[in-house]
Amino acid sequence: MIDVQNLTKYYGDFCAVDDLSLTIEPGRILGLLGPNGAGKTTTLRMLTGFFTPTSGTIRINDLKMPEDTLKIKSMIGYLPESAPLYHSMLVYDYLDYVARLKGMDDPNRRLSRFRALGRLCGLSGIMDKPIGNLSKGLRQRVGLAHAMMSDPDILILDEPTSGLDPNQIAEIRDIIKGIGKEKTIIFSTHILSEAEATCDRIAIINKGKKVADAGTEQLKQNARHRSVVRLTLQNAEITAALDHLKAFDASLDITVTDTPASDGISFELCCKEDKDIRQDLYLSIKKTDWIITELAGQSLALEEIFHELTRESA
Ligand SMILES: Nc1ncnc2c1ncn2[C@@H]1O[C@H](COP(=O)(O)OP(=O)(O)OP(=O)(O)O)[C@@H](O)[C@H]1O
Repeated sequence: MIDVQNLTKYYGDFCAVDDLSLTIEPGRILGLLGPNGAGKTTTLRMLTGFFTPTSGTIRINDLKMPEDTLKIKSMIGYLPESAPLYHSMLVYDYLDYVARLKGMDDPNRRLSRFRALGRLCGLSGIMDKPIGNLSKGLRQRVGLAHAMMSDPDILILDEPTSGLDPNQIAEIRDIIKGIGKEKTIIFSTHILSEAEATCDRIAIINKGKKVADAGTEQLKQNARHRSVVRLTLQNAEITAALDHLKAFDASLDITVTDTPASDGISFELCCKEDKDIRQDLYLSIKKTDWIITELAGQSLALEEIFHELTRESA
């Protein structure tokens, strides 16, 4: 179990990660989802022991940072966003070099590990190719094999599909899912569909703060419950109508949408809670002399929830 509590990181006086808490069950794939600059890389670097947090605790099973940082590092495989690979080396030579650096002195042990990694990361047929001649997707597989060399319990991947084409993304996603059957994986992405397709759980961060954290299915369910109501009024004056709606429910997110003048004024009302406001809204407008020409509910997609939680002003 990975248990992160109140993790905070300042660069000078800029807070990049702000009081972040997360728990990750063994054998799960967690997606750390957020827009550029949200603090994903900083969080992953603290989890891997490369950055020291300004405050907060990181525990893995019964080990704790910073006391057990070396032991924790040995349990983690890390693939940074720009994996440093030696482009002039053959894939086999590179993996051999990495294995020796990790203390795998027995050639038979190395060979059996390369066979296993070849199957796991789809390297068959490229072992004798120079890394520099490989496509970005294949290079990323070599990076994954590097991260998995010592068969770590935990794999941390920073934007593993960044810059890949859709076919390569699907291939890397399948490899990650395969590894995830046995290992705990945390990977960062700024692409919602990526997290949705691969992860058991998604934590969304924005400006260093966690803004959502739930099972992928639960998150989709929550999205369906967050409703938007479309309301069109005739005979109403815009300021009076806005005042009325704010008085009806101050927590509503109200947007005036484009409507042909003859059709009246249209609003999109986003409810922050899981409730259907249409009946109460109808009863409240009934007391006025406005005419309701449209009062329709629609569910938000997960995509819209993500944009709402991570938009500039959030
Ligand atoms: N060494 C540093 N010194 C100062 N500020 C930094 C440093 N590293 C990152 N930052 C800032 O901290 C914030 C979080 O950066 P981080 O790289 O963790 O975000 P991210 O979510 O991984 O973004 P991206 O998807 O663009 O890689 C950003 O505003 C970034 O500019």
